[in-house]
Amino acid sequence: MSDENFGSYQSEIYGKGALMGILPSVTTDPRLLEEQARKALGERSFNYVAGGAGEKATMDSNRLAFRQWKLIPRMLRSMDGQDVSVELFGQKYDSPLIMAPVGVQGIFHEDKETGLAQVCEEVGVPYIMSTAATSTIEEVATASGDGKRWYQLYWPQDNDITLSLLKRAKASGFSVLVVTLDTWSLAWRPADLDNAYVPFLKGVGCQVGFSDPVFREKFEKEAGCTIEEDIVGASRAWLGQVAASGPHTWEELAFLWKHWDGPIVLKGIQHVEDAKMALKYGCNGVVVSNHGGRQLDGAIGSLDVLPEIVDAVGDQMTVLFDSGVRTGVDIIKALALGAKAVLVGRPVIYGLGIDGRNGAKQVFKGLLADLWQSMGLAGIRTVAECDRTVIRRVQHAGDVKAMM
Ligand SMILES: Cc1cc2nc3c(=O)[nH]c(=O)nc-3n(C[C@H](O)[C@H](O)[C@H](O)COP(=O)(O)O)c2cc1C
Ligand SMILES: O=C(O)C(=O)c1ccccc1
Repeated sequence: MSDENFGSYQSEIYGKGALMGILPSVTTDPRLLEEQARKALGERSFNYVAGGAGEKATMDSNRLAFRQWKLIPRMLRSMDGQDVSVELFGQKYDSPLIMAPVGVQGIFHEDKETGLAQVCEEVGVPYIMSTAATSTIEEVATASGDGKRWYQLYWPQDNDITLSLLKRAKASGFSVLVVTLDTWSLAWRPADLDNAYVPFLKGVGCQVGFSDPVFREKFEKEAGCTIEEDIVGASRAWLGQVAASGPHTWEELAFLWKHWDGPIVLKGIQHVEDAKMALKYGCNGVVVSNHGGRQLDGAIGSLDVLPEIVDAVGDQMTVLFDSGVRTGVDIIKALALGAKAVLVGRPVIYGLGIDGRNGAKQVFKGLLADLWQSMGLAGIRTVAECDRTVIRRVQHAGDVKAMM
């Protein structure tokens, strides 16, 4: 049996560097990654991914929330059989790491969604495809091959279109439906506003809609021309469906249940009462998330609400987490506070922007290696052992200064 594990990536880096002079093309330092991406990406696409809502207070709170928790390591424990696999919705996953749904991946690298989905398959991380993708559902499914894939729905206003997306996702092997609730309209995002940067208005990130037979037919009937003849008009029509026309309601979830027979997960939950509502309406899980601080600025740090949500619904539904995860230790902290798995967004996109598929792969392998090594050093052998006994809340004034 091979003794390869996620931690082997560390010796691989040292080996390649020392023996062959080959260094990683993406920094392994989470504090330097954003700066490296800034240099690699164009100004507007960098601002789009790195940016947040308002004065970025919630982005800061997300990081600060992680800093408040400290691990308390245990010694002289055997790490034989160390295992970071998890079970989610009855399926086994190699690790508790999930690729967050990120729109418009084509503005960061030509490898875009299809390349990233392929990388996810290679590293055993489930890929959540965004409705705001620059590739079609079918293209991503082909690229993802045997990889596990979930579909993130920006929920259209028109039920016929919603139904069509659900059918396509199901036919393409997406197993879990992730319904994002916190982005029914785009927040005030100064970094994009100052450049008047919206890729979608020119059709970039509308590929799921433009390739949808039901949306196409409706648009053509209404506009009297094809999508290709009026990209701006079609983009506006698509945005009107998915991101600019008012929130849905709890009662409407019945429509999704009627037409989706797999697990349904609500993304963007921060209030414990909403987590209870998700349970009441039959959802299988929630993603405790504030969209990485890109939506409601001034909203509470996502990790700050995780424990109370886990306490309220954690024994009855799957609680997932995102917003601000940057290191393997962050993953341990979220797991210790009760998340079953975590989603990571920006770091992987920085890797993609810096060196395409190769860059994104390095970020995943780095996060997984850091998780593996850090669990070992903390004396935590499995994800199940990662509970509140390994962690303590300690606030230091200096934590604010030390944030990434
Ligand atoms: C550039 C970008 C685009 C995003 N697009 C989507 C999206 O289409 N759908 C969605 O549910 N979340 C989207 N998100 C939010 C992520 O899924 C996730 O909640 C967030 O990035 C987590 O925070 P992190 O970046 O600190 O890891 C996007 C995030 C970024 C950075
Ligand atoms: O930018 C985002 O955070 C996001 O979720 C989004 C929203 C609409 C279209 C594309 C991405």
